[in-house]
Amino acid sequence: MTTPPGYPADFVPLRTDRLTLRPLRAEDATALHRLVNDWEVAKTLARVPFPYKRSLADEWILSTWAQIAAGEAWHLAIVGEEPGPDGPAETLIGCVALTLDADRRQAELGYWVGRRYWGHGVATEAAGRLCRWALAQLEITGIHASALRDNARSAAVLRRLGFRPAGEAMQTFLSRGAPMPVNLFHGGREELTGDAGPAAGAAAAPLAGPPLMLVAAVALVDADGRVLLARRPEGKPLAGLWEFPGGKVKPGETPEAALIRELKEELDIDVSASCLAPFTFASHAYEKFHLMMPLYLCRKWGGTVRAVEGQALAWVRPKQFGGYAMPPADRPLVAMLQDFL
Ligand SMILES: Nc1nc2c([nH]c(=O)n2[C@@H]2O[C@H](COP(=O)(O)OP(=O)(O)OP(=O)(O)O)[C@@H](O)[C@H]2O)c(=O)[nH]1
Repeated sequence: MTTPPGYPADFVPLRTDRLTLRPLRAEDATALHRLVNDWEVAKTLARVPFPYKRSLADEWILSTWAQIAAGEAWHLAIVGEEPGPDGPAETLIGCVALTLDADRRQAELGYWVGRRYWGHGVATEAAGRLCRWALAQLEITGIHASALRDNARSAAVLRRLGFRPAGEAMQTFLSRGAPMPVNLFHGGREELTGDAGPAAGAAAAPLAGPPLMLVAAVALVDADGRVLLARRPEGKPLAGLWEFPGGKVKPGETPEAALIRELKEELDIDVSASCLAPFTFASHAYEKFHLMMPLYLCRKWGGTVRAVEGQALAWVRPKQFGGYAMPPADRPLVAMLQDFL
């Protein structure tokens, strides 16, 4: 396929066991029109008129490219494979979308699935994948969604993903030509990614409490007094949060040796133990483990910092830590660094 001008070719498709989520292509318009121009689908969608004209599909696909390029909204095709005469062929199944709110701290989730693909968990699989991607890649703290009051199937999808009810509202539905009652839903990072937050009532936990995890971390400080933060990549617990470089101390390792190893593996820099100055530590009850994390300060290293694992990195002035969402264990450390540096 030659890439037409404007197509967001640099968006790396998201994959699940059965599905691929990728920007829509001009040639998806015919299938898209067929699937959406179906009253059973259109009647659940607020922004789709019915009947749905074929030319609208072409125009809409082009508009989704501009939105991806602007970093405002990601309307993605849900595609799967079906057996065809010449072997498995790519098939459009539906669409899933995430649109940033004006303040860019929250986003709205939307999805639809062609009627013949209902009942196979497609919406849950696709929307869950897009939510996890968004929480790891965008600076958002939560996602909201709505479902028509009588659309129990969509409400069940949202509940399965971890969304919680957040009230009711009236919303205009182009397909119905009228405002309709909808149930609102909201999910924060913990609910949607299944990450354990701080354990409520950890102090009262029985003696055989969660295991202790020893993690060594470092504040690398550059000549301008900026500190390096690394973003936890998708797929890891607490994905999307910014943290101090480091990692788990392996059995038989000292915290210093663990840091020297992690800094080489993650950032390709050489640090000697004598340049790691103990600074403070975090002791934090997560639900599944208790984190004990010594934090070192380091101002001298060999080589140039680079993101070996493709993780996002940021050199941040201590005053600006507030703009970076960090794991709950790090909050006291941030305050101490701000005082010290
Ligand atoms: N490196 C690091 N880990 C932190 C910080 N704050 C914090 O709560 N943690 C937690 O400490 C644990 C570190 O585990 P990790 O997954 O980074 O360790 P690792 O690099 O050895 O990972 P791996 O097990 O995937 O190889 C995670 O649960 C992480 O959420 C921080 O500032 N830096």
